[in-house]
Amino acid sequence: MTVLIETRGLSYRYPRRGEVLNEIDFKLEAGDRVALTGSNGAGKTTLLHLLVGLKKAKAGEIHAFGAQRREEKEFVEVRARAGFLFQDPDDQLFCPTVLEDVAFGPLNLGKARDEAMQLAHQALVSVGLEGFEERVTHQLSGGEKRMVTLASVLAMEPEVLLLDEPSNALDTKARWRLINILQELPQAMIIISHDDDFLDHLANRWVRLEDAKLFEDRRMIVPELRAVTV
Ligand SMILES: Nc1ncnc2c1ncn2[C@@H]1O[C@H](COP(=O)(O)OP(=O)(O)OP(=O)(O)O)[C@@H](O)[C@H]1O
Repeated sequence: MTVLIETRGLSYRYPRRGEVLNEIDFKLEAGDRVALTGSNGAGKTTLLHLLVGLKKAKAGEIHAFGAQRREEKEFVEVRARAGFLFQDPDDQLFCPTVLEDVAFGPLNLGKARDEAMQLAHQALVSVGLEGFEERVTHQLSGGEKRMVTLASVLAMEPEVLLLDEPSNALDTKARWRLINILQELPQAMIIISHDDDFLDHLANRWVRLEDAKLFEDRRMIVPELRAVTV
């Protein structure tokens, strides 16, 4: 199988928090749909940020698309090939209108304006947002913003998708639409989510971060049941 992204001995610590990732070895291969799970604060977002160079590893190696990546200029290419859906859509949307936001990525990749607009339009259609082109981005609902960010990622025609809690803020219908869209996509993906049912519909592999280590398994977390006295 083609290895798309690989970490070797990847470690990361925050000044006051201490070690979040301790010598993580991980491979993302073509066809993988990885559910990345773990408790709040386990380090899931940190791991995805490291993969695309939004944070710099303290130790270890990152290989992506056939080359080791160390410097910022090497990660620019990684970010062009691995689409990142941020946990908070407001971190991803910054243009006045939806069409401009979705076309920004392709334009930034050097596409001609007409082609970028065409890609943006197709991406909006694919996430069910045809007709949203001229809407003002910051006036959209949380769920609409989420779908616009997905369109903006897809418009860049990425080879890999890194999705940080994509189903947050979606109502039942939008959540199902997202599941259907993601199921049809050919890209390898890593999906962070606390929504096990969402992951059940998408993942073919489960990994779990716990105590700064990555485990290749799925642990069912059974909530503690407590009698509530009213
Ligand atoms: N800039 C920072 N400075 C210090 N500590 C940080 C910083 N960013 C994150 N942390 C801490 O590092 C840990 C890992 O954070 P991260 O966001 O990667 O966790 P997560 O698994 O994605 O959590 P969640 O499921 O709650 O989104 C947390 O304890 C967090 O408080």
